Amino acid sequence: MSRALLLDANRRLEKALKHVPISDDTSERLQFPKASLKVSIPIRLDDGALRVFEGYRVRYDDTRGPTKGGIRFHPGVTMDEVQSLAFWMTFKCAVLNLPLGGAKGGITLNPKELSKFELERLSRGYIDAIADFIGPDVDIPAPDVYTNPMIMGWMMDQYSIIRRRRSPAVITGKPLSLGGSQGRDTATGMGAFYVLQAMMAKLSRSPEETTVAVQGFGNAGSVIARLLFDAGYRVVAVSDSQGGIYCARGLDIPSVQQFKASTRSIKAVYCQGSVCSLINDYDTLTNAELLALDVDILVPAALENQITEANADAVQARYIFEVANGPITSAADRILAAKHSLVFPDILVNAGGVTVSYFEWVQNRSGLYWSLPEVNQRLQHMIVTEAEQVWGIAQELAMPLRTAAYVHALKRLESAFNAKGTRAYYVS
Ligand SMILES: NC(=O)C1=CN([C@@H]2O[C@H](COP(=O)(O)OP(=O)(O)OC[C@H]3O[C@@H](n4cnc5c(N)ncnc54)[C@H](OP(=O)(O)O)[C@@H]3O)[C@@H](O)[C@H]2O)C=CC1
Ligand SMILES: O=C(O)CCC(=O)C(=O)O
Repeated sequence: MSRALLLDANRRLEKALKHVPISDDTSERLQFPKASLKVSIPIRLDDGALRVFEGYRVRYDDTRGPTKGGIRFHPGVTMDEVQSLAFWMTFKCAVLNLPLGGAKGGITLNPKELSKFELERLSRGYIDAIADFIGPDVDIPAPDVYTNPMIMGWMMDQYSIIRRRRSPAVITGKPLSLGGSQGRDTATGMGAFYVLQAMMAKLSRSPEETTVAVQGFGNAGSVIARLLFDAGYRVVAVSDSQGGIYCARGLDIPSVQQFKASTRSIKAVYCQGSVCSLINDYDTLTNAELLALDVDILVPAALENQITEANADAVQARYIFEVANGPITSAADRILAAKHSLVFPDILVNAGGVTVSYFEWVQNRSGLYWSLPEVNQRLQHMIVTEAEQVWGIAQELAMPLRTAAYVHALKRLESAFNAKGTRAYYVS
């Protein structure tokens, strides 16, 4: 099994370890996931054929609480990817000081090729396969790439059937009608927006003088693009898996959202441009071209490994906000640092999703539900407080913001490891 992605993720940890007096025990433990499950999920397709899919769930570390992390449906899902995503969740939850550890799950498939009924059978089959690995006090999944509230609803229902009791707190990102939280659907983009606004204020930049390019136009990317547009930023380019569109004067993001929802492709927005006078003046561009645009802010909001040793030199953006998990490799980090690009790291920037998931879990367990303004106020307070702390550590220790975020998280993890004791009885 390749461990390339996890080893690269671990490199970020090694840099932070130089700045925090962490015991050898802690650093050794953090190199390995606590438990990794691989399952086969046989489902009957609509045409009667049987097909077996491979699924994964990884619980990386639960020292600070039950593990938490999304479920991804994507052709590129592997054990290495899921372990890396679970590693990042561990540090993300610690950066936000959530009483949770890190996990992640996924199924290797292209969900666009399945019907709705096939997707439901697959989602329920996945929960059948991992039911003994998850639970409201053990491991709580949520949405990630190509999964959504409808899928979370099926999964919660399946788990409740298996346990013979209604169990809303086993999964977050559910539809509101099944115990979902207000604001979870926009939480990742919203949290990133709060961080971006707080950091731009520090850098004395106004929205009107700032251009932005956003890669990925799904749950995370479309929400932050819209919030930036509403706040007066000039969002000049957006993209999805098929490519992107560019307009130097700035895109009309509400119209792009409308067309993307009806056509499923950003490029179709371009092709149908004449339908709407607001969006008839675009150029198309590839994802590679988008990443290299001369903009002030670049927001990768799609997949990992988008900026690597091969293309980091071409990146011109002064500020990069990682809304995706792991969009920049550690080798690319070094190149960007030499070019003085300021990278705001994923484990801080995209933590709004898991923070509101935590709120959803709290609401499910208490039975008391919060309003949207209450959710967003709590999110803003928590994520901006931690962003300020990460910024302060980076200034004080003269280190990249990514390393500062790991230092911040490591201190909390180490404190929990120490408080728990050595558990020396494990060592024979
Ligand atoms: N959802 C959440 O709560 C959280 C998500 N994240 C991270 O944010 C990122 C995006 O997730 P999310 O928005 O939820 O996922 P979605 O499934 O909602 O959207 C994914 C978007 O990325 C696009 N995309 C897929 N492949 C590529 C590619 N190769 N190049 C460019 N764009 C591509 C998709 O295009 P198309 O529409 O054409 O398929 C789609 O627009 C992931 O890294 C995820 O882990 C992080 C924290 C929380
Ligand atoms: O909402 C959650 O619990 C997890 C979200 C997630 O998968 C992520 O932050 O990458």
